[in-house]
Amino acid sequence: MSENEKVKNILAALKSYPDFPKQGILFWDIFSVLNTPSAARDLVSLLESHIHEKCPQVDVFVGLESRGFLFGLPLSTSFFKPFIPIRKKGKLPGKTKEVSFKLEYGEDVFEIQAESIKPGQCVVILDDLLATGGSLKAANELVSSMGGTVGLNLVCIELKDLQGRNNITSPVQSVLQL
Ligand SMILES: O=P(O)(O)OC[C@H]1O[C@H](OP(=O)(O)OP(=O)(O)O)[C@H](O)[C@@H]1O
Ligand SMILES: Nc1ncnc2[nH]cnc12
Repeated sequence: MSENEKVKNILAALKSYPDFPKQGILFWDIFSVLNTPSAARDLVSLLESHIHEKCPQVDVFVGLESRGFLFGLPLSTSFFKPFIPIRKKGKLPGKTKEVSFKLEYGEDVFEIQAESIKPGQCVVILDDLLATGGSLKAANELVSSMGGTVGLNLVCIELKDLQGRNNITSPVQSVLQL
């Protein structure tokens, strides 16, 4: 199956909801893809191809809570590399580093466990969706503060009009551009 056919299959499964979670937001529901097995399979397969092409030297996968976890784990097992979570404040035990950020419909604080990334490691950050880029920018700050290098920010969906990739200095790749 070609990349184009896989993208079409994913798009056919993807649903959006107007005015969720706030008035004026069009919400793209990644779970509508995950509950369609062929679309979920094609999505993970395209994510894998992008990593092989753009960041084959990956040492560590970082997933952003919560929807980024859905993709971080299968990819880390497929590449046989560690999976490290970035979570919302107050969820991770032990010593952590934190950063505040704004996203399309709110604001929050991310944390990562201290020393979970070693200086010099090449990191792929996974998330379901890039909107304003606030979440990915904050994740990049955490990884950089630990001496890691973000080799790739990889998302399933990029909302092009919001130009979130302009807020991120490391490479960005998306499967679907909407
Ligand atoms: O580019 P941005 O404007 O930062 O928006 C994108 C972020 O917003 C959503 O996360 P949310 O905080 O809603 O968390 P969830 O995955 O737990 O639902 C989404 O999963 C991304 O992480
Ligand atoms: N429009 C949107 N749909 C789904 N998740 C999002 N996260 C930020 N903006 C979003």
